Amino acid sequence: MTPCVHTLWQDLISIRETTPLIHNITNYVVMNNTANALLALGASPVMAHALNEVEEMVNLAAALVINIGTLNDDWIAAMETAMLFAKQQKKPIIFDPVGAGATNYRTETTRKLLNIATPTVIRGNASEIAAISNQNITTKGVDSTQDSQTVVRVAQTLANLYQCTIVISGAVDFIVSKERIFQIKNGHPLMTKVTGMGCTATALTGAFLAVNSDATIAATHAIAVMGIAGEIAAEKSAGPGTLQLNFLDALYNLKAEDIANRLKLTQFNY
Ligand SMILES: Nc1ncnc2c1ncn2[C@@H]1O[C@H](COP(=O)(O)OP(=O)(O)OP(=O)(O)O)[C@@H](O)[C@H]1O
Ligand SMILES: Cc1ncsc1CCO
Ligand SMILES: [Mg+2]
Repeated sequence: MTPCVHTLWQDLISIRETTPLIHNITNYVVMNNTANALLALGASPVMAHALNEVEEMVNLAAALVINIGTLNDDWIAAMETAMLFAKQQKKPIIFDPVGAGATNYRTETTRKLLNIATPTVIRGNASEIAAISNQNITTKGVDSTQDSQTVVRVAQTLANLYQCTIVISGAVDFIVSKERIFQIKNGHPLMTKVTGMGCTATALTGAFLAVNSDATIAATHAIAVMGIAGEIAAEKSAGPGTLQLNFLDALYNLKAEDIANRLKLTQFNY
């Protein structure tokens, strides 16, 4: 399959028609934003991080979103259990290594979780993706210090190592598998002034993974929708406050012609 306006639209219709349950173990900062974004897209979010309930919730869900943004040891145990159970149940997992590279705790936790149960897709900014692969790069808190293009080769190595799809977000987004690279040039710089837009890209990827078993295509569709809704919203916004609200409205009202008119997608072959 090749991602295009048609395949993206089909997936979006599937999400809106089937409202897949997306189980999120995510951070305190973005829980509300990502739950609302999943609802606006057409999916059904649930945030559940207690060790005592994660297996039952994974069982109900169509995809699992793991985000280490505000981690602690209890949450790591719940993430580990949820990820292992999702693997066993053959449910897709999307992993967001928030702040990997900023502290050893985040970098080591990321590596540990990836080795215990490799996700279907990993999405991070360029610094986070570089940090996973032991590049000598530090992350400034949760924001990237790197350009996404410079990390594409690193992502290729990771995609091969973990047999998964890697998404590097930034001014230009790259979706990297061991066979293919897709580049998306949608989005708007104002998106960096709202917290958790990356976490939202991760959550939306969960919804696309729920309806499309080709993980690289599903991730490409999700990142395109994120960028297109972001730019539609930014054009109507005076600043980050209104962008946050307009983004939800743009997702909810997204039409096939918006995708056809705006999609800036390029495929590269190795
Ligand atoms: N300069 C930019 N121009 C256009 N779009 C951008 C730009 N920077 C980021 N984006 C878009 O914003 C979204 C979030 O990407 P970003 O790389 O900022 O994530 P992040 O650093 O993980 O964010 P967070 O940690 O706050 O969740 C993506 O959809 C990306 O395409
Ligand atoms: C700001 C922040 N700090 C930890 S998680 C998070 C949300 C954006 O990644
Ligand atoms: Mg992030």
